[in-house]
Amino acid sequence: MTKIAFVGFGGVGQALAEILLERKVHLESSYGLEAEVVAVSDMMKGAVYQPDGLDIEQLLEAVRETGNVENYPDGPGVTKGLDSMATIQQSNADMIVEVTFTDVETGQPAIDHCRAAFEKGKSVVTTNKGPVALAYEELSKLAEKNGAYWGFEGTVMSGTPALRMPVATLAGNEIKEIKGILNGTTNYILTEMEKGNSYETALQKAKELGYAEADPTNDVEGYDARYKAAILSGYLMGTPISSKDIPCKGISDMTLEMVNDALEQNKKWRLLAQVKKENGTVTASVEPQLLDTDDPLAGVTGATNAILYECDLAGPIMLTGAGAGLKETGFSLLIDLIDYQRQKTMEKI
Ligand SMILES: NC(=O)C1=CN([C@@H]2O[C@H](COP(=O)(O)OP(=O)(O)OC[C@H]3O[C@@H](n4cnc5c(N)ncnc54)[C@H](OP(=O)(O)O)[C@@H]3O)[C@@H](O)[C@H]2O)C=CC1
Ligand SMILES: N[C@@H](CC=O)C(=O)O
Repeated sequence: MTKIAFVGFGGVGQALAEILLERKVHLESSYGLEAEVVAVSDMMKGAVYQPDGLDIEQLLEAVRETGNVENYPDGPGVTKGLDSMATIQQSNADMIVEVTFTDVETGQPAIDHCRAAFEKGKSVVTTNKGPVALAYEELSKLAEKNGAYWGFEGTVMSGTPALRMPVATLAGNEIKEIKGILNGTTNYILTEMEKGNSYETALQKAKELGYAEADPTNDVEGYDARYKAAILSGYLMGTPISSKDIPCKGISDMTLEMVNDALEQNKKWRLLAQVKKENGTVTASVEPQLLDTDDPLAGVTGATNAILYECDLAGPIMLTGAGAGLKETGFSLLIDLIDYQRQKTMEKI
């Protein structure tokens, strides 16, 4: 049995809870993943803990109908109001789902949440980019030392396996360059502008669809893509780069006129992140680039993302799929949970 505590319970957390509810039987019978949600702790939506397991349907009903999980029915063993640290340290959860806001300056409080979990020997799955972009080396060593699992597939390209796919299936190659559209919100805005819609309307729609960060400045100024470039550099290229050292320009000054001028020249603007290895040195950048309309990356539209790995043996390999979205990102946590279960079964953790 895997006892789960959610730290943060916004769109992505609720999406995973719904998947666990809907696929319960399949997850148990096909993957041996018996997941029980024992706790939720969210900044404004309250906290509830029941060591023997919460009823997910009633939990989702409470948060969706009243905005607060503390309206979950009282009963024997039900405790309310524990903060996120108390939930991590004092609950009987052995798996922490860390889905609080990504903070692009400090990575907090998510870094402290991961540290506290690993120090207690508890595992973490997260879609929060802060801990991976800013503290990958420290946290991965701490997790290993304490026999804990750390999954973060959804930090780059949501449920599209941009991290696990190259590690598992491109091993043996040297990856010389990684280039891609790594932010769903900005790609959605650019393609809406290509249809004649305004920047402001498109951004508003991206917020409503759950693509944008809590503070969408992080999307439109390129900071979110910069974090993802830092993750790719540290995790896939083996060279940590501080995200502050990655030159970054976003799309906030993009006008309809610029988008239309590009279309008239058979070109399209795309916000590209690039990580390159040259003579053993890894560099990264994020900026809008003008691409010919027949460039495969120009054909990527909406919140879809794409990533191109330049491999020395296998050649260029491109992966495309959702870069944002609640169900898709909920799925990225599920695949980490399934991986955790597989490793547990093989007694690796
Ligand atoms: N949405 C997407 O498509 C994707 C999101 N991500 C990442 O996944 C994470 C979750 O995203 P999403 O669910 O969309 O974001 P939301 O803004 O919907 O949810 C985040 C939740 O975390 C809560 N929270 C913030 N700080 C704390 C804290 N210190 N303790 C407890 N709870 C806290 C917020 O509380 P409240 O609002 O109640 O104040 C909110 O409910 C983010 O880090 C995001 O960058 C990654 C890939 C794709
Ligand atoms: N806000 C991000 C969500 C996923 O990381 C995006 O738009 O890509």
